[in-house]
Amino acid sequence: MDDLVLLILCSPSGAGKTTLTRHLLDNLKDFTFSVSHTTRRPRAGEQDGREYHFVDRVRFQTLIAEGEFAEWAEVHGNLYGTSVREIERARAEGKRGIVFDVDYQGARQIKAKLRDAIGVFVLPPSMDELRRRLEGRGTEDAAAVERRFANAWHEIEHYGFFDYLVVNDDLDRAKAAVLGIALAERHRRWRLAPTAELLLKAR
Ligand SMILES: Nc1ncnc2c1ncn2[C@@H]1O[C@H](COP(=O)(O)OP(=O)(O)OP(=O)(O)O)[C@@H](O)[C@H]1O
Ligand SMILES: Nc1nc2c(ncn2[C@@H]2O[C@H](COP(=O)(O)O)[C@@H](O)[C@H]2O)c(=O)[nH]1
Repeated sequence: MDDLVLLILCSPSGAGKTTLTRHLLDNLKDFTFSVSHTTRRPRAGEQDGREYHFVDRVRFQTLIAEGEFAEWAEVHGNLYGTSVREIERARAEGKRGIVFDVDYQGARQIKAKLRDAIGVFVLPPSMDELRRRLEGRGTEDAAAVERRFANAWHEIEHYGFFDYLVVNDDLDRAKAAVLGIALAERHRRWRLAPTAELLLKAR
């Protein structure tokens, strides 16, 4: 049993997992974000080491060869990977939870390695709304939006693999749902059993 809550957030691009992750991390200070590596170019406002570790393909391939990744995948034409060091960092910092913002391929690999990981799949309320959000974000050109939108069907096909589904329609409700899931997982009996046992020892 893993003391650390391993929370995977997955969704088609633009459904809102970054927005929901930020809210979760603002509210649960003992959770941390797993900063992935990517070959994607930084968006305006993104900082190396905060949103991602931005690397080129050669460096990424070297990291794969060196066994640095707990999982990695090609998503929308770029490489993305979760470093094992991120999980080690969370443990070393005494965090109680870590959030992985990964695609379904990454989710599958994390679950295969870390059996206690919990998967949350975020659904858009409709495909029209998903397209509006992707276009409205303004971070990708038209071709990249099309590519991400086309991949959305394939992502959604994998919803059955996840433990929880959250429909991100009303943002406040979706935020509360994701926070609620993280809190519930943090309060699993086996995670808090040592506290109960300590109390019993004082009898
Ligand atoms: N419930 C919501 N209602 C309306 N707009 C929303 C809602 N949730 C998120 N958005 C907006 O939709 C856009 C996409 O959200 P976000 O970047 O969080 O998606 P994402 O799933 O992380 O995408 P990607 O996988 O591409 O990183 C953003 O502009 C965000 O502000
Ligand atoms: N398998 C992994 N997927 C990842 C990782 N980090 C992010 N992602 C996923 O990529 C897409 C696109 O992200 P964007 O920031 O370019 O919009 C999205 O589905 C992310 O969840 C990772 O380490 N591994």
